Amino acid sequence: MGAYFPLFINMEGKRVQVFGGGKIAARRVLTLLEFGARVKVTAPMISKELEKLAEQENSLTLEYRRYQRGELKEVDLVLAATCEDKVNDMIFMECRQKEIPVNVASDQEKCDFYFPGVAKEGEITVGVTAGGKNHKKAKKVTERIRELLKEIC
Ligand SMILES: C[C@@]1(CC(=O)O)c2cc3[nH]c(cc4nc(cc5[nH]c(cc(n2)[C@H]1CCC(=O)O)[C@@](C)(CC(=O)O)[C@@H]5CCC(=O)O)C(CC(=O)O)=C4CCC(=O)O)c(CCC(=O)O)c3CC(=O)O
Ligand SMILES: NC(=O)C1=CN([C@@H]2O[C@H](COP(=O)(O)OP(=O)(O)OC[C@H]3O[C@@H](n4cnc5c(N)ncnc54)[C@H](O)[C@@H]3O)[C@@H](O)[C@H]2O)C=CC1
Repeated sequence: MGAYFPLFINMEGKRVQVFGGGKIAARRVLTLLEFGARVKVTAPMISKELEKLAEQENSLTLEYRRYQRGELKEVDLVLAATCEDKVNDMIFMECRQKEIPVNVASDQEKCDFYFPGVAKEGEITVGVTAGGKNHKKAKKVTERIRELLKEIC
C-alpha cells in the first residue's frame, strides 16, 4: 500500500472514544487533548496518569467498564487500545460497520489512520509516520524535529 496522506483535521470539540486505559491510551489522550478533542476513555482499569489528567481536564471523561458490542453512537473517532486483541478486533468491526474512523493500536492493518508522532511549536505542527512499518524510526524522527522546531520557530 502507498503512503497515507497527512490530513490535518480540526479536532476542536470532536468526540473521541478510547478503549483501553493503559500506557498507549495515556500517551495518545494527552496528544488529543492538546488539539481540543473531547475524549472519553472506556476501560475496566484506568491508569493513575489518566486519572490525574481527568481531574484537571474537563474534556476528558473516564468510564470504568469493558467495551460492549453495539455501543458506539455519536462518536467521531475511535481508538482501540485495549490489551485484548479480540476486543480490539470487535471494536474495529463495529466501527467499519458504522463508518466511524478507527485506529487499532495492536494491528497496523486495522487503521483508517495512523497515530503520528507530533512535534508542535507555535503555529507549526508536524506529524510523523513511517506508515505503520517502523514506530521506532517515527519516534526518532519526531524527536529530531522537535529539537529543530525549538531552534528555528
Ligand atoms: C502502526 C502504529 C499503529 C497506530 O497508529 O496505532 C503503531 C504500532 C505499534 N507500535 C508498537 C510499539 C511501540 N510504539 C511506540 C511509540 C509510538 N508508536 C507510534 C505510532 C504507531 N505505532 C503507529 C504508526 C507507526 C509508524 O509510523 O510506523 C507513535 C509514532 C505515536 C504514538 O503512539 O503516540 C509513537 C512514537 C512517537 C513518540 O514517542 O513521540 C513505542 C514506545 C517507544 O518506542 O518508546 C512502542 C513500544 C515498543 C518498543 O519500545 O519497541 C507496536 C507493538 C509491537 C512492537 O513492539 O513492534 C505496534 C503494533 C504493530 O506494529 O502492529
Ligand atoms: N501502537 C503502539 O504504539 C503500541 C501498541 N501496543 C498495543 O496497544 C495495546 C495496549 O497497550 P498498553 O496500553 O501498553 O496496555 P496496558 O496493559 O497498559 O492497558 C490495557 C488496557 O486495556 C483495558 N482493557 C482490557 N480489556 C478491555 C475491554 N474488554 N474493554 C475495554 N478496555 C479493556 C485494560 O483495563 C487496560 O486499561 C496492546 O494491544 C499492544 O499490543 C503496544 C505498544 C505500543
